[in-house]
Amino acid sequence: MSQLLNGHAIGYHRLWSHRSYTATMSLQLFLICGGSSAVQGSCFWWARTHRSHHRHTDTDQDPYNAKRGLLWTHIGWMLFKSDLRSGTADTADLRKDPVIQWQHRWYLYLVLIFGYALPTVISGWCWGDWVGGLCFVGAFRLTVAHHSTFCINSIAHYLGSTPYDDALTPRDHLLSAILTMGEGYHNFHHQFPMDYRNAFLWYQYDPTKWFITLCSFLGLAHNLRIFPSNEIAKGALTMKLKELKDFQDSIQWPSFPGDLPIVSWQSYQDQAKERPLILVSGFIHDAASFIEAHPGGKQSLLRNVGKDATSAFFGGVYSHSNAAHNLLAMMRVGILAGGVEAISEHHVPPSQRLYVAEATRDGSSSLP
Ligand code: HEM
Repeated sequence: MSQLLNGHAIGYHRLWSHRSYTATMSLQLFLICGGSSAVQGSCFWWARTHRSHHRHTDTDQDPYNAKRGLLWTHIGWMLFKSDLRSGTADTADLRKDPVIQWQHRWYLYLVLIFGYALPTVISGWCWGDWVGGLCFVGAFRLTVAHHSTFCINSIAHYLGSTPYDDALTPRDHLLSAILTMGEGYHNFHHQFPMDYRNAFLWYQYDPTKWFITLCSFLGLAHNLRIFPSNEIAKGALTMKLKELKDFQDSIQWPSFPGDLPIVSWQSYQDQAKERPLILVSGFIHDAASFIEAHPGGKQSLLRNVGKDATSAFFGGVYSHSNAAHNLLAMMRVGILAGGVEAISEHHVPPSQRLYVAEATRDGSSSLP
């Protein structure tokens, strides 16, 4: 809660670092004073560092490079001396922004006033607890707010899923979102940083987004930017297809037709005397491993050895299931020379009519 009251995520992060909406002067002043009370550096410094983090994520030019470990990203990058320097970031807009420059110039005084003096004075005057104001509303609130912000750099790069892109470390997780007042849908945020939302699905926890939406209703915030939902859907689909492709790659598939030998009718007849070969849809199958297990009986298979069993398999005797068709394709050992008339849907097993293919440079793709 202290994080939201500080207005740090609303102002420092989504307004000034990412320009994801515009705010009236009154809201800007409220947010810059609230942001000062968080004692996390001037907004100019913070936004510059944050832009550098986005531009150089997971590299040594990223001030909180997740590859350097959880402790480093959480707090180490500020505590320990290091020769690392933040990479370049465009700050032209921040240099021209009068509110940002004003806060940067008077930052120390603003910290003392809003970070310590105000909490102490309010508690002292209102209910006589000066020490409680300083310790609890001042120091304790700051500790909580600091660690809440630190969690964005640490656990939001370690915990959770990557629903939009898995090239870098940012991740989405409800726990990170709860700890950071909604900044925990970090995979989404790194993919679509110009979006004023960190979480765009209605059930995802993002109080910062709700606050900005409320300000928009009140006329205090304008031009709320959202990334085109069609493009967000593409990112989500890409990751789902990737997962499906991994699953697809873990499954065994029939031999690629181009890899099968072309067998003459005479050769088929000769070989069928040695082993139980059955012709279905132009493909020659070796049914040896299935003869005993065939639910339709051993004899129905043996009767068709060396023959064309296409019509029997596809309804002449029994209309086999997709599962039977898929299993049959695994038994392919050759293609009959000259072929036979085969209905195209009989040619491709049901399990291969829809599949995930990787586009190659020439735009072609092949069956799994
Ligand atoms: C190698 C080729 C074949 C394979 C892999 C195969 C596979 C199967 C499988 C998995 C079933 C269980 C039901 C289903 O999934 O549809 C089945 C049932 C059956 N098959 Fe085949 N089959 C083959 C060839 C044949 C042939 C050539 C005939 C007929 C001449 C035939 C006749 C039947 C019958 C009648 C049943 C139904 C059994 C029942 O439930 O009463 N099958 N087959």
